[in-house]
Amino acid sequence: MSPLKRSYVFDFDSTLTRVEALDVLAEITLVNNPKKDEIIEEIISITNLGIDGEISFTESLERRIKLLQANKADLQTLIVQLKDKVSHSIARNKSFFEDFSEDIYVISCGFKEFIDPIVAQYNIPSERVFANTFEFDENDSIVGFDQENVLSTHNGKIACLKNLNLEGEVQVIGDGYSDYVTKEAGVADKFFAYTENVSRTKTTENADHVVPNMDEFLYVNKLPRTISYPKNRIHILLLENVHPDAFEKLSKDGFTVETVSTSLSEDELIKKMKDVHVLGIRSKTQVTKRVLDAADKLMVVGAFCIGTKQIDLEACKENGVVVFNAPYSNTRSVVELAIGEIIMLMRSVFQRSTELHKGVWNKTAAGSREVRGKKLGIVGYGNIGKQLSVLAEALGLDVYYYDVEDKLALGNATKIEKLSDLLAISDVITLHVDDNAANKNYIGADEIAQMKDGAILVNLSRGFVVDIKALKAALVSGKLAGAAVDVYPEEPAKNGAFTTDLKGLENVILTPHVGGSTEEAQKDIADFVPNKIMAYINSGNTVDAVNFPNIRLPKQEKSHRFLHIHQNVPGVMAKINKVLAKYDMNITGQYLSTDSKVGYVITDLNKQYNPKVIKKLKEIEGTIKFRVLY
Ligand SMILES: NC(=O)C1=CN([C@@H]2O[C@H](COP(=O)(O)OP(=O)(O)OC[C@H]3O[C@@H](n4cnc5c(N)ncnc54)[C@H](O)[C@@H]3O)[C@@H](O)[C@H]2O)C=CC1
Ligand SMILES: O=C(O)CCC(=O)C(=O)O
Repeated sequence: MSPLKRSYVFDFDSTLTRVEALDVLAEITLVNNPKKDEIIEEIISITNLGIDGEISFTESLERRIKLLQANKADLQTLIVQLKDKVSHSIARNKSFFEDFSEDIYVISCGFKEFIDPIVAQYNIPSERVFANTFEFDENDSIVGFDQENVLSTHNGKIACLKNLNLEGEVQVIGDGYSDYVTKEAGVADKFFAYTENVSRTKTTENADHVVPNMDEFLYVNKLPRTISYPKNRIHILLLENVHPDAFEKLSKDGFTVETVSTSLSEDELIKKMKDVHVLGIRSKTQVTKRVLDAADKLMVVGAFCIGTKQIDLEACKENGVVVFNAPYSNTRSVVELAIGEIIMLMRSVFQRSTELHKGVWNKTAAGSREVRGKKLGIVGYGNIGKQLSVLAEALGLDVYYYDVEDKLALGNATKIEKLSDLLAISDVITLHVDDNAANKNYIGADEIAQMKDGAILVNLSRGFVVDIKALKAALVSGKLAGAAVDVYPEEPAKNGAFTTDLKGLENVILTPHVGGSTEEAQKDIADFVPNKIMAYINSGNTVDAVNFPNIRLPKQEKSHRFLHIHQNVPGVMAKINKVLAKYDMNITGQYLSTDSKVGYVITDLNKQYNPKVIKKLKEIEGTIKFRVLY
């Protein structure tokens, strides 16, 4: 059976290019005009009125040309600029325009003078470009256009397509209403609303397909393309008010991104997960086994924070879901808050401030101490603990620390072998242990009893680390002089009502888990985690994954890449290679990384392959996930 003959008819402005050419021309010709902005705004609004069919196209063209005041030389400048403004996914799929050259047409209400040279780079010859032409006066100024050309008239594209009488299925791809009407008039078989650069409701609501880029167009038509699976089909769900930069970055890379400002309950999340490929969370959302089992398509969880205790990492691994976090982005923010709180508590600033707010002047030095020369006991000498150690020392504190692991002392800090010894000597104890479940109630009544009378406790790690009842008792009895608490055993999913047993106690600073909530930290996280997500989705890299064999892959050069995640049981690798050998795959590189549970093998191939190989690879016993990257 011979393949279906098709003709592909592309619009030019805002489809093949990212811009409306006449708007760019206006920028060029009006560069020194004091009324430039006003005129450009007028031109854009006239362009849109024409595109949306609100005024006749001829009128729109006449009015714009008058305002443009352009000449032949300006067109040369325009062409140079337009060459850089080809739509990204069009440029990415240049080979389609080469391979299907015979079947591709451009029908535009723009002008051949600038369209021809741009599309010539994509193998589209002038004779398959249908567009208007300018009229020039003796000084080469543009004074009008060929009024005989059907494309200068209302519904000109319909007339043009009728005249062409193209063979086979006629597909029109464009962003404007004038493109859609070709389908309505029966001269096109299918209309694809192209929204990579602009999305117009009047166009999209009537389209056979809305295609956000050329990848999707080629995918829908099962045509060869540079990206195996269009990124717009990859759905990313970002919860918990993740910084908007993450949305920007991931959307710009072509993914479909949805944001929700709060965390979701397990049941709410389960309902959503069916179509989610990438989930972004912060510390509140619980990614349980139930959630994961309902998430067939899930490939990645991005924790936009340090802690990953809220995620069932083992279940993720068993389901082939790679987890990334941001291990350093908010470290400094936590440290600065800890320092600030230690000073505030030592000076009883919150009591003095509360009194004054109530109208009481209480100028006193009682219970107000400098931090200089005091002993700071850091529990957990990891990223945060260490940085705090350095800054605290600079403030004149004597730093001591205790860690379950052997950690190198920074500066003049002193390592203490036993927690009890650290508790006994410190004026301030600050907790920076990790979110390991074994740390539940790590600091309880016994530990507090070992602390100095009048000492201060700071917890910016995890709520479950401190027994809140024991802490309250110690604060009420005066055993402890103050506390700063940022994290709680139970925290609400969203902003609103909240209470804790510590509410109302004097010299207790309560903050709503904001240790890492600074603009700098959130911005940095919104850069770091999306980069990791994109590196995995786009090329298979798992560097810095917290639950998965880490592998840094070489750049994929003109090859297909098979990514195979499997249970790490004997024989799987051999079976994979047997299948690859059977189908005569020309392997250019193979990379394997394993841990005790999973194996991750990446195979690069340098030629077309028999699609049956994919089915066979997926069928290998022990396969967890498999995907192909072009
Ligand atoms: N309040 C907030 O907004 C934020 C809280 N955090 C929390 O801060 C904590 C520390 O973060 P990082 O320093 O980045 O982690 P890290 O993993 O670099 O350091 C944790 C350190 O604690 C040690 N440790 C674990 N259990 C211990 C124990 N029982 N006794 C003594 N040492 C113990 C570990 O050996 C490690 O050196 C984490 O729980 C994290 O989730 C992190 C960022 C923001
Ligand atoms: O800011 C957040 O969402 C959580 C901060 C935190 O606790 C972490 O990074 O582990």
